[in-house]
Amino acid sequence: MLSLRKGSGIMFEIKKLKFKHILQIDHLMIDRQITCLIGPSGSGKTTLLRMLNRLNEAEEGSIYFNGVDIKEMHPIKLRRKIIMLGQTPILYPGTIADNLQIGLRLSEQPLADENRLRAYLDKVGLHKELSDTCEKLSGGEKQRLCLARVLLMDADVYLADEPSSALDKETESFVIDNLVTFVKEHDKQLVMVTHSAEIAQRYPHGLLELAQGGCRGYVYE
Ligand SMILES: Nc1ncnc2c1ncn2[C@@H]1O[C@H](COP(=O)(O)OP(=O)(O)OP(=O)(O)O)[C@@H](O)[C@H]1O
Repeated sequence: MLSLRKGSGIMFEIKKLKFKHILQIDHLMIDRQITCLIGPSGSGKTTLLRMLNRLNEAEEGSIYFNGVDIKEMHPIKLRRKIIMLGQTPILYPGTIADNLQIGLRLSEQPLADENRLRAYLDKVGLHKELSDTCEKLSGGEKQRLCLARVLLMDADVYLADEPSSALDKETESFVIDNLVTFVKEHDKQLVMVTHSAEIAQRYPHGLLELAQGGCRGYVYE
């Protein structure tokens, strides 16, 4: 059995999982607070991430979240606990504030006041006015705005698919450090796909590597 041990209590256990020709996992526990999912392009990292909150459904096998089979959980409720931050930033027409609040609005949570919104923009290093429109934001700024939006939503687990792909090295470092600090301070879990060797090296105890053509090999310490 493969295990990524940690200790805050949040845990995925995967048993006999199969998804098309892409993933085959006999038994895997993801129970570190910070897990970096690495591997070559096309090895199934995004697919596995999407399976953890049922954006992709397993053809065979089960994924347990804190002991409960996720198939038994209501998909909407599951996705509020286990939030996906996808590769492509999705923004809505309106201001930065509107785009921050929309996650809370859609998940029927109380809206945040302006101080809280500004604090979350600071966490992702986005120095813009709440009343600014989003149209002129750069790719990296859009990515950080979407990250701030999901952090506001207070999930248990954040599934982040290359959350720093559009950022320069310095901003990447700042954003990932803050993301990890946030996850640790609030006792949450982060499973993050990254192509950055630098980022992955920082979390050697939570390194999960998918091999090309399936999920045969893991490297972790
Ligand atoms: N729903 C699907 N049905 C069939 N094939 C799929 C499906 N989703 C993804 N694939 C294929 O599965 C393979 C793995 O895709 P995936 O996006 O999970 O890889 P990845 O490791 O995240 O890649 P990258 O690092 O390039 O983002 C790819 O060949 C992709 O085309």
